[in-house]
Amino acid sequence: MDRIRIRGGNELNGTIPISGAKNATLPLMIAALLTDDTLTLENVPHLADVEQLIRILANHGVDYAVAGKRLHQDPGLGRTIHFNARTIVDTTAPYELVSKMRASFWVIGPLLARMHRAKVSLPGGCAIGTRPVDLFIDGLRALGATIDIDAGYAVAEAKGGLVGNRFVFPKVSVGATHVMLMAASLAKGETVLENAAREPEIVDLAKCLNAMGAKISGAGTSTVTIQGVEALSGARHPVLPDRIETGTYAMAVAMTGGDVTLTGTSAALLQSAVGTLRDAGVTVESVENGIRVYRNGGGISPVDVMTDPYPGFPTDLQAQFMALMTRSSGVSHITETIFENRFMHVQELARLGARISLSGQVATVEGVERLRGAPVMATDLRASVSLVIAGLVAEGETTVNRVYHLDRGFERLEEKLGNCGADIVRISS
Ligand SMILES: CC(=O)N[C@H]1[C@@H](OP(=O)(O)OP(=O)(O)OC[C@H]2O[C@@H](n3ccc(=O)[nH]c3=O)[C@H](O)[C@@H]2O)O[C@H](CO)[C@@H](O)[C@@H]1O
Ligand SMILES: C=C(OP(=O)(O)O)C(=O)O
Repeated sequence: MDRIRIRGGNELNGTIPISGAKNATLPLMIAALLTDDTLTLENVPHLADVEQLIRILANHGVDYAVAGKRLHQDPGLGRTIHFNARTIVDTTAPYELVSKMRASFWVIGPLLARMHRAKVSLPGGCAIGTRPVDLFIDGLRALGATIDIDAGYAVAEAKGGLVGNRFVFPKVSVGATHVMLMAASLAKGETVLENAAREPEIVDLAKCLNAMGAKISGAGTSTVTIQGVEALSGARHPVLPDRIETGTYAMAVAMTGGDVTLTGTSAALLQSAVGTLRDAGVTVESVENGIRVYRNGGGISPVDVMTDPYPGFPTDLQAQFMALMTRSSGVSHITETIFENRFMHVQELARLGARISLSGQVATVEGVERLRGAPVMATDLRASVSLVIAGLVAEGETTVNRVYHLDRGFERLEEKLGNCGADIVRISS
């Protein structure tokens, strides 16, 4: 199992290219199931989650080609991948595959819409909390599907096809909004989604579906209207930049000090997180084709944050921000409202000398003068990168174990940080 070793103490200076967003790429790849034509995605990040979803989609009959090359021969940033689901060979997503990747449950939407049936294993929970799918099921039922839960599977059918309807999400759900956009695109008539998620990744999926011939308006607002069409065609679509990767490197610079330009991204994608970073004492400026982040001198100020659906502070940046707050000049409170168990990094940050106490949804972080390197263990994707951020300023050596979590969502992390002056290496074993 690979590990990452960091010797803390170096400022970050230079340029970091931002990759395509994992959380946009996954639903976009799943959208390939909606058409018998080729969907070409550009700026696809090279991530373990993408490779895993390729295997899952292959089980349904989706072919892929990486700009003419075999996948493992093309380690570059921003790959172009062609996906083709000419023939759906299987409408079942088995437990063995869905349990490896929660987002693969989302195939239920396109399979129902195109094939009028799907049998998809329930995803189950993960280290950060329970991952229920009741909203997906209620939404698809509103479009006329019958869905039974049988032996751990959602068994869904829509004889004669899905039919448009009005559906009000009782709670904002990014995944369920993705699925309803895909399903309603091939339903008969109009669907109106109320209290829809407004994340940029929703807008990106809607853009791609519209390029495929869908008729979606209002994506990015709480009310989305979809006029169903008979069939969708192929399209070519560039994946939007990863706002979580952007925010993560911005927090790394805030932590170490220095001056870094993040290219191929924009401050607008970060919304409230930009204000939070500025409050913490870092300067964030929009520049041509990116963002410049710098902290030259001056300390890190304590800031309270609460995670919220977009445009609020993202749950996917909570762990990284907590790492930053461990070195602030005071006490900060971090409230997690999306996942009930997304504090697994607290114990590991404590191993580096952080002072954090937990009470329900709230972590109270008392900034300390110094962190000290130690072996730590990654428990999930964003928790692992929070340990890297802490390791960048910890005295001595920090070894982050279980790096496979990190590889789900960060492309060439050690190279990107190493190019800016960090002393960081991957130790393969
Ligand atoms: C709103 C939000 O911040 N969503 C985050 C969530 O998206 P993801 O799509 O994984 O999760 P959802 O947005 O669906 O979940 C939001 C909330 O709704 C609940 N829920 C969801 C579906 C359902 O059927 N029933 C139900 O109760 C979840 O338990 C959670 O408390 O995790 C991703 C990975 O960390 C993040 O990128 C997303 O930003
Ligand atoms: C937890 C994440 O992903 P997933 O929802 O796929 O587990 C994430 O992107 O931070």
